[in-house]
Amino acid sequence: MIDVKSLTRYYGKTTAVEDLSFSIEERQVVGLLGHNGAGKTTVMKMLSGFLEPTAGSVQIGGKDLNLHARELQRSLGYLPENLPIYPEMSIADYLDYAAHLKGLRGDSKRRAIRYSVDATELGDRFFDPIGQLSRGFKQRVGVAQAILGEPDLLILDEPANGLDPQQNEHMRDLVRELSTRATVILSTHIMQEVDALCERVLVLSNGSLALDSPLAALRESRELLLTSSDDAPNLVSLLTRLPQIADVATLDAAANKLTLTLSLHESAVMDTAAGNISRTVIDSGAKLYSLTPLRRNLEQIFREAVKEKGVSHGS
Ligand SMILES: Nc1ncnc2c1ncn2[C@@H]1O[C@H](COP(=O)(O)OP(=O)(O)OP(=O)(O)O)[C@@H](O)[C@H]1O
Repeated sequence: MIDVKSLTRYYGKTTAVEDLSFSIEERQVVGLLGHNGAGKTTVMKMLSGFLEPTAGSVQIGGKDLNLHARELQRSLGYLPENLPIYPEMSIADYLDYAAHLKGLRGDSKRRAIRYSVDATELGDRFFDPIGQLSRGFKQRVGVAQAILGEPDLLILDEPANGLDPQQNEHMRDLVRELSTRATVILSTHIMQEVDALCERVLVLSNGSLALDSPLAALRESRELLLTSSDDAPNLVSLLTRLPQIADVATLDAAANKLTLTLSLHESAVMDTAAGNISRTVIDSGAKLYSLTPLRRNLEQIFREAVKEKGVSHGS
């Protein structure tokens, strides 16, 4: 769907994005993460054809964005970081204008506007001037224009910006629904956003790619958390002897309950390890209370990725 090759953008002497390459398949939801100033907005502007790269290329559906900018821009939806919203215009007039720019006319324009307004729950404010709307409602107008005509590529720069928790939940539901038909790239610095929506994350650090991974793979750890009764004094040494176990650490031992963290060898298969661990606990005479894989902390993964790039940030 999208092929980005060696994308680079300078602003004078500032390198905003450098030698960025990645591909995104159809109907993936990809989160673009990074500290303030990492280059997210610059990437999104280039992906949506609103900013020319200094070097490199973007292909969408096999077509070069530079050569087919107008055509491709009509078939994608873009929520910019700062909306060029006209305060005197009503939502109705603004969406009509935005739909016109996308090449929509007549019935298909009316249908597209109705769908966008319903999806973003803007119906009650349809004829209100945009200048009178709250930040969250303005953001919804931005989303409404982005999804006009049901584009198969959505580029959303900080979609949660200015939304209250309820609006945010609604936005997440909407993105999930849209992602059944569209590829979605969204930038954010909110980890819960990534966790709730994205299948894959791209982490930018100082304009270059610090990490590109499926979220599930990032989350997957080689550790299990075991809780059992503490009536088998040799349990830790029995577990340590299992071929899949690299290390056993006692997290807590109180009130007849033992909590252990079990680290697995790189080559160990999680299911086999879990089976062997439960059998060992039961054979030892202890009671097995729970055995769960530990999920890695996304904030920590993000910090590590950025640190590995050798960047230190205060934000
Ligand atoms: N129009 C511009 N002129 C000069 N420098 C710019 C311009 N736009 C962005 N930059 C610089 O390019 C770098 C990347 O900025 P960009 O806005 O893409 O980052 P970002 O990750 O979106 O940040 P934020 O999370 O704060 O929005 C920064 O160093 C920024 O100061």
